[in-house]
Amino acid sequence: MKTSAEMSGLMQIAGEKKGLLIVAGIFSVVSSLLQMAPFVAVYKIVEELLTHARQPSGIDKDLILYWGIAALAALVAVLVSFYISGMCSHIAAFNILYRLRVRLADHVAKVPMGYHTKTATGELKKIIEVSVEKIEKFVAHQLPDLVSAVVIPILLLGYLFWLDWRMALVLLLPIGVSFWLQARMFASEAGQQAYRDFQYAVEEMNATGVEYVRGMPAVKVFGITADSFLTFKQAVTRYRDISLRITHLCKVSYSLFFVMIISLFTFVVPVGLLLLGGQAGDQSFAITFILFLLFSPSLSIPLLKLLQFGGGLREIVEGNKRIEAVFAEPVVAEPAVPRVPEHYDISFRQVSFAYERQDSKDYKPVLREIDFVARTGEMTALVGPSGGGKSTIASLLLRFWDVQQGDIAIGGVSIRDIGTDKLMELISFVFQDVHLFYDTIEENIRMGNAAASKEEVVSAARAACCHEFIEKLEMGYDTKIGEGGTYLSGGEAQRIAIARALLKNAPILVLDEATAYADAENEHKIQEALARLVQGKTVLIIAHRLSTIRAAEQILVVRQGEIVERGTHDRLREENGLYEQMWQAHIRAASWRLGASGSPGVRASAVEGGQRG
Ligand SMILES: Nc1ncnc2c1ncn2[C@@H]1O[C@H](COP(=O)(O)OP(=O)(O)OP(=O)(O)O)[C@@H](O)[C@H]1O
Repeated sequence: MKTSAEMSGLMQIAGEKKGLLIVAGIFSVVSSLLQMAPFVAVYKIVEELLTHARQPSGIDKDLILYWGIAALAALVAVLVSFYISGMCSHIAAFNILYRLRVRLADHVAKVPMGYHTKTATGELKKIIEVSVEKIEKFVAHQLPDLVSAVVIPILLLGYLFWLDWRMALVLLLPIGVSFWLQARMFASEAGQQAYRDFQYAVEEMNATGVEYVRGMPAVKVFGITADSFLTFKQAVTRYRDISLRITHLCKVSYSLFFVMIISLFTFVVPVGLLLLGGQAGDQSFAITFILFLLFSPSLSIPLLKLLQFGGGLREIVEGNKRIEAVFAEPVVAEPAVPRVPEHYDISFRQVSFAYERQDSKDYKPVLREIDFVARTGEMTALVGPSGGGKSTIASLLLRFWDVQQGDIAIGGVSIRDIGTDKLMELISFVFQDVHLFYDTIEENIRMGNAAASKEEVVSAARAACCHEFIEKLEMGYDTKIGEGGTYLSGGEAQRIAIARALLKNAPILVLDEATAYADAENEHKIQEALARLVQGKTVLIIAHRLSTIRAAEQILVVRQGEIVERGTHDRLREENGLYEQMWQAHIRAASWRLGASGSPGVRASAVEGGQRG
């Protein structure tokens, strides 16, 4: 179903450059018209030469010179108009490409996270890169080419009809048959299906290829080869099979098309000879016959281009469908009149949630009637067994997904009524898997606040205990992450993420396993950084290391999508329920791990922690 959102993508953007595209089209037509001039000149010159073949002294040299200069001038004009047309179409194309990519990137950032989990990265990458690139080819090259590929044969045929309609009619026959054969093949159900399959096969191969490369650590560890990575192998095999299917499907019609189009003059010869026989001695017919033999091959080039254009157009139409499908993906609904909360208490009211829609066969609620308030200036910790729903609770606060039942509010204002930009302004998030961009360390930290000065970046880095290791790098803050082998350890990346969050200085802070990668020494540094970060904020922390959240004002124990216990560390221990079991397990694990490592200093602090608890 077409929606206005679908149309708003490509058509709207192309429409914005309509002026340039019209100018490109006009100059392409002018250039095509001018390309006819040499044909006329040749005709006139040949006519003059043949008319005076027996008495060369009677040849009008001025006339020949005139047509020679006219042909040359026309060629110069062809060059100029071709240049103008090409420039306009390229400027329009690259502007369209730029805007389309920016809009696509903006759009995919606004759709719910659910879209990204169900759409493979490779598929989206192909749409943003390849499908959009094809539009450049279409607008910059094929559109002007199309104009000349259509206009030149029409004019040339018109001219030939004017010269001799009988031989021109004979030329039309192979042209008509060859195009009909091609059109029949492309329009057939088998042709259409093969082409659709081809597009999907390319996408699938792209997506699984990206998966294969992204999963390289697992590929290496488990000795997976391109042959044993079944989905990739199947995708490549499918691509091969469908390519062969298309080749088989096209071979007859394409071969006939090609042979007929490049040998047009062979159709003219018998008819020309027949007519010549009936008009013996008619010199002007002989001249026309020669011209037909000369001009017929000139028809082949634009006609072959026209076929190429047909294939290219199909690719663009398919690619465009995919681009429009991305635009059709609904974005997170924004409020008509956004509200701004006056304080930053977070409340979850009877929130139930499933990643799937209720009518889906895979529907499985992961959260049930979650109800709590996280107050400003307090730390609220989410703990519980793996898969219980802790990360889901945190991501719902960011509106990565909208809840199906209940409501989430900040300062009493439902997060649906706070604009997404404002919501993101209010929350700093330190994810479990820190994503650092392929950019300098300074820019990676500055992502927290684009307006921050270098001094502010450095002071955030100091507070997050990462200044020291950054300074040790050869390029310091200008080090590009991922370049020249510069990769950061998990703990270092975590501290960069904390620096980012410090710089953002948002009133709400969500920490997902912030100390997951840290060793004992780093954990201390991270704790120190966090202590600075959390002051006066509403803090929601997901932690597996229970020692890090003992001081939390509120601990919520989440199991199988429900809050099963809540309270402070001491109260929960007294309740002697799941939390106490987890705490005991934590202590045992800490003493076992640290005992094995033989680090007395660390063992002492862990045991001390356990005793104090
Ligand atoms: N994007 C997703 N799509 C579908 N199901 C998901 C998605 N993310 C998580 N789930 C499912 O939701 C449930 C809760 O997952 P969640 O990551 O919130 O748990 P968690 O308590 O944070 O686990 P952990 O401590 O291991 O990180 C799990 O059953 C998980 O499989």
